[in-house]
Amino acid sequence: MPDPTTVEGFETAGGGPSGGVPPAVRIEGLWKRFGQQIAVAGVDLTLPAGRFIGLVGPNGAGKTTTLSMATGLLRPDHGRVEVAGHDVWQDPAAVKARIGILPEGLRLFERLSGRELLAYTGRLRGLPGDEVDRRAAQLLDVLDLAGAQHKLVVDYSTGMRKKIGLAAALLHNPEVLFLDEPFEGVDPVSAQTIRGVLERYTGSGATVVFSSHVMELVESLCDWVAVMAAGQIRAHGPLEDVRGEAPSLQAAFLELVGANGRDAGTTLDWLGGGTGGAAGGNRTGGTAGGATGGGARGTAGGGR
Ligand SMILES: Nc1ncnc2c1ncn2[C@@H]1O[C@H](COP(=O)(O)OP(=O)(O)OP(=O)(O)O)[C@@H](O)[C@H]1O
Repeated sequence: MPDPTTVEGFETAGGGPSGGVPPAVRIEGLWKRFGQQIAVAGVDLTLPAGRFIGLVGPNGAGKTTTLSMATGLLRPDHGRVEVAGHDVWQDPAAVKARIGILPEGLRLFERLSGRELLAYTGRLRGLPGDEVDRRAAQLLDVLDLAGAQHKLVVDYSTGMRKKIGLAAALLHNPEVLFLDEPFEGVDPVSAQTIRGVLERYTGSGATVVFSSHVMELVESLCDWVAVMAAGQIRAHGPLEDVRGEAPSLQAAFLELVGANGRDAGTTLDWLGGGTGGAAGGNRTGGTAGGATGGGARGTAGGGR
């Protein structure tokens, strides 16, 4: 098993928590509308440098739109974003040099091998060839892709694509790494590997900003979180502060986003798959076991 702690080259990543360092990201008055849909509705948010930051929110909350605007992939209707002290739209080259991005729906050069993709990315980033080779070899090894380095990217699995995308995003040793759902479609072994690489990276003083729906993951990885719903920030700050008195981040999240759970038990009274549900909901409609959602659940054992 490759050891994530053996990756070299991340020691000098700036943006550590020491005094005088600008925040990793400063977002002011950010708005974005798509037709009638307001995706981001006045976001003000300052993300401290040197932290492992989770951006969480329900589907459609505006996380991807916010991250796209923060990284210069999408122009805001209003507002501004600074990354590591540089304005994303006034000074895009300075920002792009300092960030790495693993976007949602990552598009890669499919007809390159993983190794060629990293070589190409490194040269685009202005790194000398031998340094690109050195870093690429280490990243491929640590991310357990060495055996697939000569395979075309088009033949990579979902998890392998995430990993090669992460390697490409890290190659130039950015100050701030933006990851949109980095663990989606990734098996537990690969997830652990990615996690080790990211922990090593933030341990050097760099910043990770990642979006996820998986609260347990955010709770175990992040020391700082922002909760988004309906295009706005509902809470932000150190993990313990956002969690507050709640037993878990998941519980705090549900309270913050006002998810007073729809009652699937009564609404989906036809759904059951097994004999209890099907007989109750659809076929006889009046048996004792299926007369109500609650009854169906309460008597499922007896019906079988
Ligand atoms: N290109 C687009 N055109 C039209 N509407 C869009 C576009 N991109 C996003 N939206 C809408 O903006 C809102 C926010 O979407 P966004 O993808 O930012 O949310 P999200 O929090 O990332 O959601 P998820 O967790 O489901 O990925 C949604 O209502 C979405 O339908």
